[in-house]
Amino acid sequence: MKILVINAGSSSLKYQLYDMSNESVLAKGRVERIGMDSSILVHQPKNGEEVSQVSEILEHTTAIRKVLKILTHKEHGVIESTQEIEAVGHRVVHGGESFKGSVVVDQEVKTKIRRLFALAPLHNPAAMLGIEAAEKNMPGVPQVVVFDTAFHQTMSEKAYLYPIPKVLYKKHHVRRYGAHGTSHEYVSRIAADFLKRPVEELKMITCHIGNGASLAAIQNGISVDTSMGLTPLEGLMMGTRSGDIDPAIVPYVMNKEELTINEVDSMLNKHSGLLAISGISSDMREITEGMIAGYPNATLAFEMYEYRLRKYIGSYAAAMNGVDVIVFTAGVGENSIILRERVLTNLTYLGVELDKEANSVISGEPRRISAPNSKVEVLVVPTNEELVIARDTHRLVQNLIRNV
Ligand SMILES: Nc1ncnc2c1ncn2[C@@H]1O[C@H](COP(=O)(O)OP(=O)(O)O)[C@@H](O)[C@H]1O
Ligand SMILES: CC(=O)OP(=O)(O)O
Ligand SMILES: [Mg+2]
Repeated sequence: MKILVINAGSSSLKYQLYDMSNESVLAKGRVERIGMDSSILVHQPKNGEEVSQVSEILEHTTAIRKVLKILTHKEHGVIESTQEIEAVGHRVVHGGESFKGSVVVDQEVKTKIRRLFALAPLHNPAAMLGIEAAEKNMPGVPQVVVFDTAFHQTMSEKAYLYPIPKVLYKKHHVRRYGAHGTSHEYVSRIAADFLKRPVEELKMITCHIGNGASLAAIQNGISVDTSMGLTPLEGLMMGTRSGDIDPAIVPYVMNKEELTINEVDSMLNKHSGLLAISGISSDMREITEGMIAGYPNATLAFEMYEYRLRKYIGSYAAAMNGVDVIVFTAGVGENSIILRERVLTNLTYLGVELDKEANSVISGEPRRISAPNSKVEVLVVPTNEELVIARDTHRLVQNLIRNV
């Protein structure tokens, strides 16, 4: 079965086409700058050259149409016809309490996802655009949604409730949901396999540090706590998101600067984090270059980012009364040697001993970066949210076919 996996962002859309007979990726790519001038589609076929096309792509329906066109292109394509695509799997960040696992899309599922727009304003509306665009371009093809929040539905009340009037939970479902669950679950399983230990016996802290960033405390194989909250704004300092701040800052700043709710929301989600402190970029590569070049605001941004991450690791070690394994994953976690080094050389009190040489290796494979005498195993595990989405889609669509 061939499955198209879509991870739609507000102005981007990443895709991978899987052949599930051997879980191979036939092609992958991304469309960037949707709705802006000169959108770009970058397409990488399995055995071919990367191609990029610049054109006007005003919305997601056109983006998907272009993706399907290039997937079936005579020269760059990997399939004869779009009819070979038997199912589409989508990443949806927020599933609220409605979804504890992946589901096949129907009207009710779409209504529920729409109700959750306000809880993941950067992500859920984009995912819905992706779903609708796929429906338009591939009518009748089953679609599956895989939620970032699902893995964290195992948290206990003491971890997911906020100490605010309980009526807000009852009436408006205000609680911690977390995100990146697909990634936290996947890397925790790969890490346990790598260590040849049952995941149920390990206390793990998984650090998904990408553009969005979150930590999970995983005990007995289930998520017991995670740093993102009601929305993906809480927790770590991120590219453009503030992460934790004193909540009183919100009314204070709204009053002083005469900001509206939307303006303050945009300030915290889009104009904060690394971008705000460095004044240069939300991209960790540029921050690191700025720091090395001696630019003080880049250094400060890096130090705040590292410090906040390290404090969270400490708090999750406290939450579980110990930690056996720390895992780094996602864009920054997998690639930033310097960030991992700074974090880990300051966790010696936990018994962490870094192997600097192993930490400097650049690789796409799971690997150990702690020294043999380290009390805590520290691993880098490349995440693969798309593979998990493809597997869930495959399983659910096969069930669907069986039950027809
Ligand atoms: N070599 C690198 N060093 C430091 N950061 C990197 C490196 N490569 C990628 N990144 C960072 O990874 C982040 C993107 O991570 P990713 O997991 O792809 O995010 P998302 O899925 O949220 O778009 C960017 O901030 C980028 O700077
Ligand atoms: C939930 C979230 O922050 O996702 P991303 O890292 O893809 O922005
Ligand atoms: Mg991501």
